[in-house]
Amino acid sequence: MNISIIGATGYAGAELLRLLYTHPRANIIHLTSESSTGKKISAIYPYLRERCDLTLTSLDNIEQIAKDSDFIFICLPHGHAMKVGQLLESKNIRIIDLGADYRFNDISTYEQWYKVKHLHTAASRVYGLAELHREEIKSARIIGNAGCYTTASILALAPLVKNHLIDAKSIIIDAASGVSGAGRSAKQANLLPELYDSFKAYAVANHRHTPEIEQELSILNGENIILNFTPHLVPMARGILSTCYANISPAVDDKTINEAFAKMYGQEFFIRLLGEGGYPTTKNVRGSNICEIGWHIDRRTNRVIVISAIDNLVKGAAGQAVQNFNIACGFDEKTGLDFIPVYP
Ligand SMILES: NC(=O)C1=CN([C@@H]2O[C@H](COP(=O)(O)OP(=O)(O)OC[C@H]3O[C@@H](n4cnc5c(N)ncnc54)[C@H](OP(=O)(O)O)[C@@H]3O)[C@@H](O)[C@H]2O)C=CC1
Ligand SMILES: CC(=O)N[C@@H](CCC(=O)OP(=O)(O)O)C(=O)O
Repeated sequence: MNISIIGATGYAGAELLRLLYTHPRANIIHLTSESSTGKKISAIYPYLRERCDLTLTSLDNIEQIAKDSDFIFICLPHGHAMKVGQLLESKNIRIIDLGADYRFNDISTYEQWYKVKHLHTAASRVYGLAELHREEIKSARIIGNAGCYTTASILALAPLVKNHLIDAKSIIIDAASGVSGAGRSAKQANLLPELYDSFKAYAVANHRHTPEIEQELSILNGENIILNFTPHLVPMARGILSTCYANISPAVDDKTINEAFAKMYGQEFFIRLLGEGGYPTTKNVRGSNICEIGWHIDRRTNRVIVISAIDNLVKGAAGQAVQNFNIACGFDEKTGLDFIPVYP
């Protein structure tokens, strides 16, 4: 497959390049950047020297990019991917957008939370979370790759919500992310002296991942779910840990909860179940496409607490995109992704 990456100079685009470089079925053709057009990608990221020295091109060359590519991965800030999607509307090209523009079934929800007008409303799209939408991904033309916090949180809660084992109105999610989740552009709040030795919550009660989590859990549950989601920033480069709380439904026993996780994820290669009492850590999934899940049943409060860990740049972005690409192309889902986490 000839592939191009739009927005290759960002963290998500560069991680995608790292994964696709060794993918046996991907041939990287074009990489784009608007701020570094004409430079080599290895000049932006020296770790790529003598491996990938492709010259960055501009989105102005989208006609040529489209002509040369079978698959286009878009790694732009939200609001920009839909413009590229529009330009590619009449072309026979499949798209995976790593941002949020194609994640929502209800455009008005997107517009309300992202505060931008959607410009490509007619496009049919599929939510790119393989463990939930594998069949639809196979034939989708546009895949809206699931978000990072959302992947960790949805995967943690899906078995409980799907099987009605919890009170869907009682869900609370506390999640913490490494700073690469905020992208590569300079921000004062993300300077080392501001971040180091500190841990903070942000976007309380209004983070844009809230409606995305609600969308997918509502589909699974069959009822409209609203929940509390609180993101936190941790002074580390990669990783997300999501801790999810919910009240256990009446008459649901521990065995039923344990079986729900085993039934839904027992055969999932990228989900590592640590079982009841398990403690996922970001360190154990770093650099890999694995989502670790462990859960705890607290009969004192009658709540279940599910913890999940992912690498935000891999299962939360580029790895998920490659997993979706593999499914969409009919390749083995593990192709180019079967590697062990980087430790320590
Ligand atoms: N970082 C993460 O953990 C995750 C990110 N994502 C999503 O992936 C997408 C990219 O994120 P990330 O890589 O972190 O962001 P970065 O800020 O690191 O990179 C953004 C990329 O977009 C390009 N870009 C920025 N503004 C424009 C513009 N106006 N027009 C065209 N190109 C532009 C930049 O290119 P240049 O400046 O060189 O022109 C760069 O390649 C976002 O939608 C994000 O939500 C999804 C999951 C996780
Ligand atoms: C730490 C940090 O700032 N994280 C980002 C989310 C990461 C991201 O890129 O969002 P998507 O997964 O939707 O693409 C944030 O809170 O906005």
